[in-house]
Amino acid sequence: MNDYSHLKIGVLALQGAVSEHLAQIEKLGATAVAVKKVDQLEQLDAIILPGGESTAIGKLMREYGFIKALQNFAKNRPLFGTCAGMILLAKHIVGGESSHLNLMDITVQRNAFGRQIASFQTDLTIKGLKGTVPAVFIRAPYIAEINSDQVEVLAQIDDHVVLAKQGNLLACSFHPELTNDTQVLELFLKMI
Ligand SMILES: NC(=O)CC[C@H](N)C(=O)O
Repeated sequence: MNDYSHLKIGVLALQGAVSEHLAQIEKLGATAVAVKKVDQLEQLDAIILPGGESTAIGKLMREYGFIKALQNFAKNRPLFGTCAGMILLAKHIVGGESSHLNLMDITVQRNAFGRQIASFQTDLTIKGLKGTVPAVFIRAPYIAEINSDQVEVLAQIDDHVVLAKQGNLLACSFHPELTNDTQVLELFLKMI
């Protein structure tokens, strides 16, 4: 197993699925930090933007000064947006809703899998990983459009992109923190 004990990973803790991410980070031996204030960013090697409700998280991010602070963070450290976090990273949201961090050259569709199958689990094939990885989708978005050749597609369901990377940005539609499989988190830690 890789040694991640020197790494300090933040999880933006304004709203959403925070504790499961913290637990998975600790499980890999890294230090996990629940980030509630911008001055905590300084000490981090990387940060995860969790799932939850992107509108609520975005509103709190604006209130607490996280928009500018995370845009600066992205200049030299990795960010991983999971589910709502993916929406927060995107430059465009289908339907014309305003973007939040405006960092990643993707257009996301919120609640993209429809009412009938709003939540489901599936086994995903991910570029660079062996076998499949279990992935939990909860009222998940997907990447409807990729707007730069810098964006690398790492996983798809049918024609829909559900995991992608652009430089030091990683975004996924699902909740990697809700399964025991740590491969997606490790994919992120290797970007540091
Ligand atoms: N599990 C999630 O993070 C759901 C995302 C939520 N549907 C949104 O649009 O913000």
